[in-house]
Amino acid sequence: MSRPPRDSRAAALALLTGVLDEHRTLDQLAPAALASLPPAERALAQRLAATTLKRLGQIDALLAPRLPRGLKSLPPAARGALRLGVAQRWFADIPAHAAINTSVNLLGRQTKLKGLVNAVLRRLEESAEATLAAQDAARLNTPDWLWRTLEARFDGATARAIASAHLAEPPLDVTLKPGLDAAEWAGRLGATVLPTGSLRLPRGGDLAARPGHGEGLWWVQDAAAALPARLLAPRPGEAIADLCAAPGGKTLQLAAAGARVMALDNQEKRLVRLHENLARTGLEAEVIQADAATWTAPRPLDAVLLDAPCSASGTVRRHPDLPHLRRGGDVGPLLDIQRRLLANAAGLLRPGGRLVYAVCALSRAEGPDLIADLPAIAPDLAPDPFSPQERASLPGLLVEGATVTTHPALWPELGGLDGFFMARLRRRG
Ligand SMILES: C[S@@+](CC[C@H](N)C(=O)[O-])C[C@H]1O[C@@H](n2cnc3c(N)ncnc32)[C@H](O)[C@@H]1O
Repeated sequence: MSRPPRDSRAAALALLTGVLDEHRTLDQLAPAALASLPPAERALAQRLAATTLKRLGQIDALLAPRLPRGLKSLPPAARGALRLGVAQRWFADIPAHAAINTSVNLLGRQTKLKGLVNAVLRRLEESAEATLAAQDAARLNTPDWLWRTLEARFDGATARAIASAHLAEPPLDVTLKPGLDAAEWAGRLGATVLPTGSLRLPRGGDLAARPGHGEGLWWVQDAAAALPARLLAPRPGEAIADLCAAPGGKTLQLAAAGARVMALDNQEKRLVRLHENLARTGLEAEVIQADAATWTAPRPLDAVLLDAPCSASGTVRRHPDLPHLRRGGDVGPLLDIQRRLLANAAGLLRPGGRLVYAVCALSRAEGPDLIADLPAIAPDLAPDPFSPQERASLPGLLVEGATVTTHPALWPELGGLDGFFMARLRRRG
């Protein structure tokens, strides 16, 4: 990017073309695209880019009949301006004149392209509403690889419900430090207490200005992401390794329960965030930069949390760039590291020690299939099924034996939760 974007629409265009034409992630693009904007413009740019990416299938289907030579024949900026125009007008509640003018203006002095974008967006005024009403939004907005991933794992209705849930804004959940009264804090934060104890906050505003943030009494963590550490049931004084720890949401839970935590990650930059999170919450863990697939513990451990690197297909609501970047959904290389991490983790445990394997992924391969292959990966580990009381503490979630699955279409009346697969295992002995 040559010059920093001057306003929200230019920044949204930079984000969009960065993802779709340069195959970079929103996280990689955001610093350069957004740094020069005031907070409100920044938030609008992010909302417009996210909305366009979430609705890309519908938007392109709407535009296609208006472009005889196809969207691909246009330069990236014109393609992006058209997509942003439709997103603003039809999916972001921006009035027609503002949506069209701001999109046309993105093309600067390119008079011909401006004319084209203007004409296409104006002509859509006649037909878009009826066309959109007849579209299959869930299917159109889900790239084939993701649709196939969902259909391979869930029944057709559930796969479709998950694809629909991806279109909504993700909720904002926090985990409270143990010992705090959830109902009282829900009141102070204007939040709802979720069935598994996380609090769901209203979005918007400055998170750091909310009560309790400065004192480190809670941290942002999706309700599903809070479950793996809970399922491990950490006890005070236990020696526990959090093997893929950064930025540290689960480390904080384990440390807050009083465990002696070794928090490992192989990425130095991500460990900086982990240190910051520990400092803000006043919690302690031994932070170690290491490859968890080969690391050896100083002594046998009581428990291990393995929140393995994964395809992150359970977090599409939060990462609308992901479906457009992960072409083909090839999880092969991830399976290799997941298997190696699990095998090494098994060897760190004392006999009888516990392990929770977790991925924020919805593919069969990274979840149930991997655990079905446990005898080949880690013969010393066995599934540790949940008791009836534990099952009762996970209402509305998919609990089967020693595994729990969550996805964005569960708890529909509350707004869903991220997609996770978790398995609780125990070392024989
Ligand atoms: C899903 S994220 C972890 C999120 C974290 N547990 C939390 O709750 O905040 C996976 C992490 O695994 C780390 N990672 C990937 N391969 C690793 C390896 N071989 N050894 C250690 N950490 C690894 C990544 O750097 C990344 O931070």
